[in-house]
Parts: sequence; C-alpha cells; structure tokens
Amino acid sequence: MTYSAHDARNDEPLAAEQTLLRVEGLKRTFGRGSGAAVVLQGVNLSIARGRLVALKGRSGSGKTTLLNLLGALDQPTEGSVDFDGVVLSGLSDKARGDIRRTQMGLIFQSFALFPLMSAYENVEFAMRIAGVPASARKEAALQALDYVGLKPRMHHRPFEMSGGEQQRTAIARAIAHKPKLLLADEPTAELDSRTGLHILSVLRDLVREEGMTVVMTTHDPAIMEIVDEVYELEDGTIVEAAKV
Ligand SMILES: Nc1ncnc2c1ncn2[C@@H]1O[C@H](COP(=O)(O)OP(=O)(O)OP(=O)(O)O)[C@@H](O)[C@H]1O
Repeated sequence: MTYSAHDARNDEPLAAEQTLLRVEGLKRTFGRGSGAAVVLQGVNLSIARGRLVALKGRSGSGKTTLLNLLGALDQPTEGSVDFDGVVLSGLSDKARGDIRRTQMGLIFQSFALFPLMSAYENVEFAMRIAGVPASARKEAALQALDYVGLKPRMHHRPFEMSGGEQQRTAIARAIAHKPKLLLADEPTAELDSRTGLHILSVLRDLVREEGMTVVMTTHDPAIMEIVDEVYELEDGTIVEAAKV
C-alpha cells in the first residue's frame, strides 16, 4: 500500500505532475548476514509539491535513515526513491550529488555552519557549491537572509549568534538556491519553544509563499500543529499517515 495523506484526504491518487517524491518498496539494512539490521522495510509514500510534511516516531524508528534516502545521501538496499520524475538510485554518484546540490536544501546537524565564515559567507559559499553563477549569488544570499530575518546580523559568525539565529542561517543557506525540496532533521531540537516556533513559522511560510516542499523529522509536538501531513514510523515501517 502506498501511503499518501494527500490521497487519503481527497480519495484520489496524486497526478504524476503533482508528485515530487514517490517512494516504493524501500528497504535499508545495515551490516550483512545474521548480524544485519533491517532499519527500513516496505516503505511506500507519495508526497505532493507544496506540502509541509513531518516524519515522526520513536528514537531508532528509522526517520533519519529515511530522510537520508530522500535526500540522496544514502542508497536503498531495495526499492526506489523517485524525485521529480527521476529514480535517484538509477543515477551515478555524481548525478545524484548534482541533484542534491542544485534541487534540494538540507538542514542536518551533520552539515554544520562553517565557524570562520559569517552568516552571509556561509550562504554565499553554499550557492557556489550549488553552481549558482557569481553574478546571482549576492542578491540571492541577501534575499534568503532577509527572508529568515537575519539581514541585520549577516556579518556575524556562528559563535556570535544565538541557537535560533544559527538555525535561521542554516535555513537561509538551504533555501538560497531555491530548491524544490527542503529536508530538515529535527530542525527545532536544540531550541527553546519560542525560538522553535519562529523556525516553524519560517518553514510554514516557505511552503505557503514559495511553494517549496518541506519534509522534516521531529519529536516536537509543536510541529504537528503546523504541518499538512504526518507519517508515523514504527520499527522501520510507516504505520500511520494523516492529514493534520
Ligand atoms: N550507518 C548505520 N549503521 C548501522 N546501523 C545504523 C546506521 N544508521 C542507522 N542505524 C540504525 O538504524 C536505526 C534507525 O536509526 P535512525 O537514525 O534512522 O532513527 P531515528 O528514528 O532517526 O532516531 P532518532 O529519533 O533517535 O534520531 C537505529 O537502530 C540505528 O542504530
């Protein structure tokens, strides 16, 4: 069964052009033989463009593993992830990397901000990596920093900013090249509730105003208040899909 909270609401399958992500029969194991751990199994889902989606579930249920597969950071053991009509596992490492850099934005703890660069430089550098031409980078960086309300502090380095400001810098860095998909791993985990709500409103606006698709993992009940769809994982399988 393919889970799609969007389908469940409308009782109609998603049209191909509405679908940004289609996951079929996804399985991921780590290790081999009798010691192999099955971390994801039989995951099917379909996510439409312009949706704000949460993946929830207990610690160890497989949320980050699934997010890594959606973001082409990892390869499935079986099954496929189709991103905007392209099956990611059918591509070379280079082609997958190109799609990730140019069409996706990632907010992951493992992609920390560069400590010696200012907020502006962090955002500008990410666009260089994404292949945005030099002539367009300055304006796009300023626009992204303005979007998250950080323009006044854009010359500060991460250690001179609060946790919320650092997270907003990470969002600006992830969205400056206008990706189709934004993936965020526990984006409010390290923040107090007020700052976390501010971050969530920025993500909400990106979906509403810019038509971006956002998929994030979370333990945060506040996230459930603002998302369009929630998928719950249990032991590597989706057990519930809901329109909130
Ligand atoms: N590279 C790896 N090698 C071996 N096991 C792994 C690897 N990555 C993840 N796992 C295992 O897969 C399971 C799911 O991990 P995952 O990080 O996806 O869970 P999660 O739902 O994101 O948890 P949390 O909420 O704590 O971040 C865990 O048991 C973890 O130990």
